[in-house]
Amino acid sequence: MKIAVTGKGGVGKTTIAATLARLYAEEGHPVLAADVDPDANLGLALGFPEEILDSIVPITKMRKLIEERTEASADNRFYKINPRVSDIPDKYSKEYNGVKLLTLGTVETAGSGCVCPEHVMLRRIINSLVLHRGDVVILDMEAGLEHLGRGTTEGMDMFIVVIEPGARSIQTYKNVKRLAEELGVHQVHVVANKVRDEKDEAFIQDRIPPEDLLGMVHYNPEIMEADREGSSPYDYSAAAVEEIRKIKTKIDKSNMPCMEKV
Ligand SMILES: Nc1ncnc2c1ncn2[C@@H]1O[C@H](COP(=O)(O)OP(=O)(O)OP(=O)(O)O)[C@@H](O)[C@H]1O
Repeated sequence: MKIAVTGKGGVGKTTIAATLARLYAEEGHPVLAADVDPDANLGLALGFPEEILDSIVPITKMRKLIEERTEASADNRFYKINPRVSDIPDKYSKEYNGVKLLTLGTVETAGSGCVCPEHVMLRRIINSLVLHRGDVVILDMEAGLEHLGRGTTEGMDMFIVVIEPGARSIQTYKNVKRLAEELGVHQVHVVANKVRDEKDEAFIQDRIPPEDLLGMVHYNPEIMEADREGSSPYDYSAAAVEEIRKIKTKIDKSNMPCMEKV
C-alpha cells in the first residue's frame, strides 16, 4: 500500500502521516515513512529520539552520494537521469518503533521543469518506493505541483489531502484531485483536520463528496502538546489515535486489492 499525504503547510500532514505509519506498524506491517516536506519533521512526530534525528542528513543534501550516483560534477554538465537508487531506502533509512524513516528533503526550484541532479535522485527514489517495495509506504509531502508531476507519484495507490475547514484548503483539495486524475490516480481522499465544532463539520460535509471524505480529526490540544514536548501524537493522545484509526479502517476498505499486495 502506497499512500501520499499531501496538503498546504501547517494543516497537519505530518501528524496524520506519522500516526498512520505507527498504526500500520502496530499491526505488524513493514512500514517505510518518507519525508519529502521542506520542514522535515516527520521523525519527531513518529517518536524518534533526538540522537537519531540529529544524525539524519536529507538525501537531497548528500552531495557526494548524488555526484557518485548521477556522475554530476562541477566539470561535467551531463549526468545520468536514471541513477541506481534501489539500495537507498534500506541503506539510508533509520528505524524506530517499527517504522523506517527515509528523509528525502526537497529541491528548491524556480519552476516545475527542473531536472537538476538532486531532483533526478528524488524522483527516482520516490518511483522506486512506489514500484518495487512490498512495504506500506507513506509519503509526507507538501501539495506543490512539482511532486505531482509526471514521473514521480503516479504509482501511489492513494492520495490523502489533509485540509482544514476553510476555503483555501478546499481549493487545494480540488487542485490535487484534478492533477492526480490527470496522472491516473483516482483514489484521492480527504481528511479534515482541526475540526472544532458542528459548524466546521457542516462546512466540510457541504463541500467534500461523502465518497472522498475519509474522516475528520477534531482540534485537540493534546496534539499541540505532543508537538511542544517533541513527542509523537501516537504516544500522547488516545483520542486522536482513535480518530485516525477509524480513518485507517476506511483506507483499508477502499483499497482492498492493494492491501492484498502488502
Ligand atoms: N487536530 C489537531 N489539533 C490541534 N493541533 C493540531 C492538530 N493537527 C495538527 N496540529 C498542530 O498543528 C501544527 C502543524 O501540524 P503538522 O506539523 O502535522 O502539519 P504539516 O501540514 O505537516 O505542517 P508543515 O507543512 O509545516 O510540515 C503542529 O503544531 C501540530 O501539533
